[in-house]
Amino acid sequence: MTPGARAAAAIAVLEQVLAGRPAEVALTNWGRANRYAGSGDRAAVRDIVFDVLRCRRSCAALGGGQGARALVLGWARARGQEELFDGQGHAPAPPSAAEAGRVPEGAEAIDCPDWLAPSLRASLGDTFEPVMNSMQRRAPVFLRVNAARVTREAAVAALAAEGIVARPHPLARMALEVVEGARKVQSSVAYAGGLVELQDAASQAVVEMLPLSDGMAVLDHCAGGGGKTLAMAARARLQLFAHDAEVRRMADLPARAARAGVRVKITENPENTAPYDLILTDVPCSGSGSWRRDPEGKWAFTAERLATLLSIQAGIMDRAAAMVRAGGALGYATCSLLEAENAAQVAGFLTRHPDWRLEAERRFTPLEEGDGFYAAVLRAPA
Ligand SMILES: C[S@@+](CC[C@H](N)C(=O)[O-])C[C@H]1O[C@@H](n2cnc3c(N)ncnc32)[C@H](O)[C@@H]1O
Repeated sequence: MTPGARAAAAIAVLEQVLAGRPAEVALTNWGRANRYAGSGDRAAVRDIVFDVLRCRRSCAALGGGQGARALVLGWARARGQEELFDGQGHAPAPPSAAEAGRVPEGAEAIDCPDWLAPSLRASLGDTFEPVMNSMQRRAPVFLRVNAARVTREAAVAALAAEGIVARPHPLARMALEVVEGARKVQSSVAYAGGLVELQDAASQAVVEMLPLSDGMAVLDHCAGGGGKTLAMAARARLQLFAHDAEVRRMADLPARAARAGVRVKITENPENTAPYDLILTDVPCSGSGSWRRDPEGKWAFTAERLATLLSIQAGIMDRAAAMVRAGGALGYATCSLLEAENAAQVAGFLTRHPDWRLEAERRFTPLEEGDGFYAAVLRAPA
């Protein structure tokens, strides 16, 4: 496919997205209906679609409309590639006078939803605009080297032998950033053999903050796919339990644990095996720290959803606190940049549980290259 034909394909996919289909579904549908497209074409179309979704407001301004064609036109203009719209072959038709577009302004220029701009600005202070700018770009691909299996240097060498170039990243001790060959990772022998896991570097750094040591009974209370469960397992020999309100989210965890060479017990009733020395609550949140990876979430998020999440988060912390042994620890984490979900949520917990104390807290933003995260470690009274 020519670059212009790929732009036209991205328009077709975005039409489905604007009609309400998740981007992943729309891309899969397009791939099935266009079998002639090779893996390079599919990857290129996917990149355009996600670039546009990350920068939807600014693309709309530049492209002069809200439709799929205007969005891709805006995307092309932002890159100085308006010539992709030349009408040759399968390329989109040249822009008309009505599609002149304009320079985006204010929150539009940094692709921030208007209603969230004041609270993000209050949360991020001087870094508000740089952080929002950084979220207009793709996230790097990070790996976590499985310390239970291999050293970071040996993992770099094993990946290099398969044409994947990765280098240590300073955010976390076992983090690698993939600088070449990212698309080969999931089919590599190093990945299949459990030497590395795909995991954001800040997500790894959150787990590094937890006071883990051999022999501890630990519960991952919101385990999801188990990214942090496995990272905890790699840090110490733990009696490790995983729980999630949606059990199906943990479906792949047993296979992932086996690949990593660690043991995790899945529990639907974590109270039955309480108390724990440490519980991690990686709570459901706005996801505002990972909008680079999930740009649809940025535009779909609402004030009503935020209010619901704040109440769920507080409820999860209170439930987990009751399962921590005397003197044990509660880890609280979000991939949110919003103060209300982060330090304010911890402050609320300490008001409800005045005998607990805050032992550590840290905020990560995409300016450090990983996703935006917040993590706190709370200590129970002895
Ligand atoms: C941020 S995700 C967890 C990501 C996971 N820890 C990881 O590192 O891959 C939050 C998870 O919390 C789960 N969840 C939502 N409400 C919950 C609740 N009340 N109790 C336990 N888990 C809940 C969701 O199903 C979701 O899988």
